Amino acid sequence: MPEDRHNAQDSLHQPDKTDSTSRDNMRSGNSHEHGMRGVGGPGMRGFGRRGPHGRFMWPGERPKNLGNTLIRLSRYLKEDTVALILVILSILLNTACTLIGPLLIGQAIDQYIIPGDFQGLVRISFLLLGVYTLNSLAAFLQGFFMASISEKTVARMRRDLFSKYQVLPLKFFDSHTHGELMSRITNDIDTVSITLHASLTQFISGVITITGTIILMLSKSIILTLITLSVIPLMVLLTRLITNHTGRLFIEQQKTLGELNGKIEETISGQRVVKLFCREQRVIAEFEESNQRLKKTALKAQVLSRIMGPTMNMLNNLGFALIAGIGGLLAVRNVGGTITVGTISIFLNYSRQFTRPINELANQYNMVLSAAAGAERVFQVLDQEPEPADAPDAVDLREIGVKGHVEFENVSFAYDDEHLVLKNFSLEVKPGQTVALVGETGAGKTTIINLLMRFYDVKEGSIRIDGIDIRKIKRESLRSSLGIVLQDTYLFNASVRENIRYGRLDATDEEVEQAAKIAHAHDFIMRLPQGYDTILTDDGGNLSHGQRQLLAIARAVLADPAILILDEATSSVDTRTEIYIQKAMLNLMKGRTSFVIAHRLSTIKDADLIVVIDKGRLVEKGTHQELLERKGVYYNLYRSQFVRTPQAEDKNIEAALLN
Ligand SMILES: Nc1ncnc2c1ncn2[C@@H]1O[C@H](COP(=O)(O)OP(=O)(O)OP(=O)(O)O)[C@@H](O)[C@H]1O
Repeated sequence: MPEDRHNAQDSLHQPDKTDSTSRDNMRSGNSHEHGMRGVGGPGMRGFGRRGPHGRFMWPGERPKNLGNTLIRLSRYLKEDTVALILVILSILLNTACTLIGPLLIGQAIDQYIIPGDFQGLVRISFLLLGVYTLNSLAAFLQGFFMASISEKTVARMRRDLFSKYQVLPLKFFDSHTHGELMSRITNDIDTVSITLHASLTQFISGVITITGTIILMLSKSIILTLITLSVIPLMVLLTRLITNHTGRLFIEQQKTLGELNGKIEETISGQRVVKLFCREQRVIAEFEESNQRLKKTALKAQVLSRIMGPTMNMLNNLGFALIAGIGGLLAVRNVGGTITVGTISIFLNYSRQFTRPINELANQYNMVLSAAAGAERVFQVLDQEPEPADAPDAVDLREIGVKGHVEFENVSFAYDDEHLVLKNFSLEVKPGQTVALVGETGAGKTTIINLLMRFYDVKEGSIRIDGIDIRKIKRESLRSSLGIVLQDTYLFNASVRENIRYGRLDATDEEVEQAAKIAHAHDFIMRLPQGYDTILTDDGGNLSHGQRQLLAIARAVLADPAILILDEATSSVDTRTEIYIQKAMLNLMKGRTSFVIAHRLSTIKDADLIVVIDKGRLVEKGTHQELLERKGVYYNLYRSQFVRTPQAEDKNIEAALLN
């Protein structure tokens, strides 16, 4: 990776800052980091956080392997071979008409206008009309077929990319921002589409026109051909000079635009935090700095690229003047024998036709490069390793039925192959038991769940469900046997009923309502304007935090998973809702093996087993009572998190010990 890109990426993504912002968003209720899985929805980014970003190319960067990318892109086009042949045929027809037109005009001048043959002139005029009509028809067909090819091609690319996102491991999503991955499926594919549409036909027709024109010009007059071609080297030289500069400026512009977009995305998604810390003026100042930089680069790029047109026009006119002047002189002096007024007219027309595709090809050089870079970025994702396939002898948990006996045996794990975040972790949970996972922030609680869900595979040791190593269980059956209720649920832009039904798509309306009743959500749903048919907008923005949680629980009730994972909310809700949530959770946990990332003292106290994790190690386990008596890590954690004053502390501990 070139140095400058690296730096620029760092400055855009600012991993530390983004990480803390996304963390803050989670806490402050921005839902997209914490989706819901199994019983949840596609908002899932995993139980996890972003790692370092930006292993990919920059938008606007030149493709690293242009040849390869174009070959791969052409493979996408291959599926439309028939349409492609029709495009080439219509381009051939179009070009032939374009080339014949000037010939006919030249013939009309020499054979009919100068000798005054009116009938011949009428005949040739009709022929010319026919040729130009055919020309337009061919142009239309060419556009029509090309539009169909480019739309079908990008639809295939979009489908492949979207499908790829579904099978990539979470590890991949940890290291790329949402914006980055979105931009691959939107901006990059759009660029490919636009370029395919506009440039491919122009490229093919350009090459054919240039070749055809040269052949026809040579057949008419070698001297005039050489005069016409004489301006070409100058044109190519100037074009290269200008595009080299504009190319660099456009890349700079794209980079600055990327930076600006990153800032906008970050600020909008972190709006609460910005307001909370009164950082509005600072954010505006930072934005304005990038904004001004973008303005300057964009202005330079635009001004320079606009020089191209007039310069080419000037050279074109120079060629025109040379052909008219020298051609006229040769015709009058009768040098070369065959140069007539008609021939000069043919060359004047051809010189225009000839330079047009050269200008177009030069103009599109950068466009083709940026489309190729876009395609390369898409291919980079397509080349990523998907989640490994299920083992051939993997079992389907749904077929054998899950009892819920979960064992972790000497599990060690690192996200980055280096820093172990879970060390030699062993735990046995009997069917129906409730386990409270407690520990300082960053201790590794979420990681345990990530491994149980097989979002990541253990480095060492094994995890077994009912005695079967989870690597020998079909991934889909494993995940559908586990239900997760996260702190913040992803809600779709659909009715309350449909949102609950997401837990089990074939549930009847009665089952949905029954689940809502068990989850203590029925009453508040009935108070909504259209009850179960109320449409939730903006990720359930019209509901309170507690109500969203009750819906998440209702989904889980409907999904009826054998093993439950609950991430208790840290944010407080009103006491009434809090009681409902607790009751709903208790209903949900009844008879199921449950893992709770616990934040409420009541949950912890009621758990069958409390597991205390510290820096990736299981340091203590037992019941509330046992652990308090031990006066170890749990005792201290309890004192620091749940007891506020020394008096209350003594009272609480005393009460706990007496209980
Ligand atoms: N996707 C990831 N990539 C790299 N490191 C990660 C990732 N997710 C977590 N970590 C690291 O692993 C360690 C354990 O994190 P984990 O999320 O399991 O802690 P936790 O106990 O759930 O914390 P919290 O209570 O704050 O959610 C932390 O040091 C964290 O920085």
